Amino acid sequence: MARLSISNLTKTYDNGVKALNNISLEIESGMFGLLGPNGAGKSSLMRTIATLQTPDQGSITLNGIDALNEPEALRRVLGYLPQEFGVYPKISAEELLDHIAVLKGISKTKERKELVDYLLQKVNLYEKRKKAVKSFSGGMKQRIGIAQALIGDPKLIIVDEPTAGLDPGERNRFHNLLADVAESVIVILSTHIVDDVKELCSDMAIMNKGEIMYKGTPQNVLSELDGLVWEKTVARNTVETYQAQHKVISNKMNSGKSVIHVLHHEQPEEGFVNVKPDLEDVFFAKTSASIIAD
Ligand SMILES: Nc1ncnc2c1ncn2[C@@H]1O[C@H](COP(=O)(O)OP(=O)(O)OP(=O)(O)O)[C@@H](O)[C@H]1O
Repeated sequence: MARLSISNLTKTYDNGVKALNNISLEIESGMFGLLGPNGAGKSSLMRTIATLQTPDQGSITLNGIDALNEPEALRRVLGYLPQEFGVYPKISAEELLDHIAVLKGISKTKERKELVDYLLQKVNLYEKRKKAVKSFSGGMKQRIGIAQALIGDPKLIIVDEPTAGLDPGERNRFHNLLADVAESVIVILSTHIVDDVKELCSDMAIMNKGEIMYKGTPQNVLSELDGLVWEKTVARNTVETYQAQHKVISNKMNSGKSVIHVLHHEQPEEGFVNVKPDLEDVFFAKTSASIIAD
């Protein structure tokens, strides 16, 4: 079983932004969701784990490898799909994977060919192996991104915001691929999309402003909000009035009207019905400044 231990990680950029503020996390094999709004510090944390930047303080160990003192050793067991995976425009899927396998030190041609064929099958792109990666759809590019991250038998795979811009079918295929991979290794999925975490992750953390606001299972965090979420469908032009009077955590459109969610210990006023909390309520509750009204 793989184990990643992160303790007391801190990073302040030169411009004074404190992107990581004393982050500690223990992560085991399986799919781990790191959920947070834009600017929360997710990419900073992912890049630090991937040894692409150094923290000011703290430590990271993966199965006993000290990432800060032995970055080379960590990179050998790491697969990384960054937020922007720059693909080489003119080359085919097969050539791209072969090229990256060379870079990762797989020098025997036959071994490389077998590995590349295996990975192309695994991500369901074998039929397209001769096609230019440039011509691929967003989902196909992300699948090639995962295939390259799998080269070298990694123990830790980091995927940063992987489903942005994918259509529902592509997103579904990508989810299935990740779930398959996560059976034996740690996969960290960094995302601002609540449904990615809901559908895939057995363990999760919510990050905001450089800090971990919650770490645990989705079930546990949902039970924290049991009985506290109240819903009402209101006219769009009255939402501001509700916001002034209540702790409105979300405001979504449904058939041209606004469906608002309020956190409260009891019914805030007539017309509100108590609803089962979902992960999106948790996300808003943990990342908005005000939490629960008395
Ligand atoms: N190299 C950098 N120099 C200065 N500030 C940075 C740098 N990288 C990130 N930041 C700032 O640090 C904060 C955290 O950014 P980060 O990219 O880690 O967040 P994120 O949760 O991944 O958000 P996003 O989804 O928008 O990428 C932001 O305020 C960002 O502007």
